[in-house]
Amino acid sequence: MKTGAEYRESLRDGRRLFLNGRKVADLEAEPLLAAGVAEVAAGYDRYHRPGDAVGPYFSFPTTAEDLRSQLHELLTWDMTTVTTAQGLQALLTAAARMRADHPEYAERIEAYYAWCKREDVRGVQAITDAKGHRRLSPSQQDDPDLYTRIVERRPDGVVIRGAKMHITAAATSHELVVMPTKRMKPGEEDWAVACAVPANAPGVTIINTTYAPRGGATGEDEAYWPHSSRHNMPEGFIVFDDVFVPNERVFLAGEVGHSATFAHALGLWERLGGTAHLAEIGDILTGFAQLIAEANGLERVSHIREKISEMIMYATLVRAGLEAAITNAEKSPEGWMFPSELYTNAAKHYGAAEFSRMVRNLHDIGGGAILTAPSPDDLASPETGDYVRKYMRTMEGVDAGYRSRLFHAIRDYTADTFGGWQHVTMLQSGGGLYAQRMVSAKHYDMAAAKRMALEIAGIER
Ligand SMILES: Cc1cc2nc3c(=O)[nH]c(=O)nc-3n(C[C@H](O)[C@H](O)[C@H](O)COP(=O)(O)OP(=O)(O)OC[C@H]3O[C@@H](n4cnc5c(N)ncnc54)[C@H](O)[C@@H]3O)c2cc1C
Repeated sequence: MKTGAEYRESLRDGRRLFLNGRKVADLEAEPLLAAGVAEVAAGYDRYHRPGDAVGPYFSFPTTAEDLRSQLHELLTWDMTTVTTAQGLQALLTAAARMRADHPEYAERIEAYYAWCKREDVRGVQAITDAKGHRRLSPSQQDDPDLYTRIVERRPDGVVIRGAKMHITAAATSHELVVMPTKRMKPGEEDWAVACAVPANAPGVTIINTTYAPRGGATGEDEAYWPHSSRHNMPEGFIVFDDVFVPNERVFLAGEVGHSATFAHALGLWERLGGTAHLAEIGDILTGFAQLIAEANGLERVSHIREKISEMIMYATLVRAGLEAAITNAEKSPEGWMFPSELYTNAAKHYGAAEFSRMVRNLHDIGGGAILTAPSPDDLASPETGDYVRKYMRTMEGVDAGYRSRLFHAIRDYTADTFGGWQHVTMLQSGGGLYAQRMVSAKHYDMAAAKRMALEIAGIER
């Protein structure tokens, strides 16, 4: 296993990174990216054991209890480690589903998985293509590169070209796991490509965006940004400009019948992880709402209690959906435990669709100081500190420091750069609401529902 220091060193591999139009020569020297590297390095140190030990992010659950405890643990991992675990679980799931038709791909995926484990590398799930005109298929686009594709087939591998967008943790990972974003039709063989590419492969460029705040490494007081100054990971816009991929890292190269297998497999694991995060976030939002209501003297007011009880229902139902996904997990022929597709997708959809209403409740309860509470520096200043202390306190036991910190935390978590990122991410990650509705409908027992309705109607058919 790698140590944090070895991980930091491993990123100095000549990868081609950009941020805000500038080339990034050293990730750790870039204030807006350094916190992400530090978080991943701390994760390496946390799990490091000498010898042949393997991190828990490489284990595939074999019982419902395994699945539950892995999800519990996942909430403590940095996003780079989360994408690694989910990406590899998706690859193994795809291997299981392709084995009968394409045993050679299944074997390559398993060998790759073993290599990732041995080398203790981190990897991303690079699935979302540029997509161009949304209603046109890959072969109908005016630029064929709008979906990642094979541009050359060689005896020893393939050459790929295209872009994968919004890829979480690309700059902080070693491996880019490329998968087709959707089902390809006959005639679209070149776009049916799955493979693994090192982040520093010739032809790979990663353009980064980040919600890293102005705090932390850039010098502002972290108390102002209590969550995002320590937890931020860049998103990468990855360009593959004629990148050669050797055969042993090619997992699909033209077999359109299995082009959607990867997206379906990834959707399951990503949405399960997303639901676990939403269950936790639901509790955090509810906790913030109760704390700020108490600090403002409003916790017994009926409309505030109503909003908080709505938040309690939300947090509890998302958690219940997650629990149902685990309890109804099914064993694959390999002995791996797959969560229920129906409950995973329905819970993720409910959590994502109602998320913005829960944030609205919190903002409604908290008031404008969520955005305008004076900074910790204003509180410390001999010129302004007394004013802040006098007017930001509300009652015995609720002083200005405590109340301002609550406001800063709520702003950071829901209303500033990270808050905005989280708002969109909850909707779009794992493929957006529509995708979750489609999968839920596919796995819902409609025949049973119709039978029950006919019975109530007294109709025999
Ligand atoms: C912060 C963040 C992190 C992400 N991380 C990753 C990652 O690590 N890896 C990864 O692969 N992806 C990642 N994504 C991408 C995410 O999966 C996509 O944003 C999502 O699938 C939507 O795709 P899109 O952004 O291209 O939007 P679009 O596809 O343009 O969708 C926008 C809307 O248009 C609708 N729409 C699109 N096409 C059609 C059509 N043909 N017919 C009808 N309606 C249509 C959609 O349903 C949706 O409502 C991330 C996204 C975000 C925001």
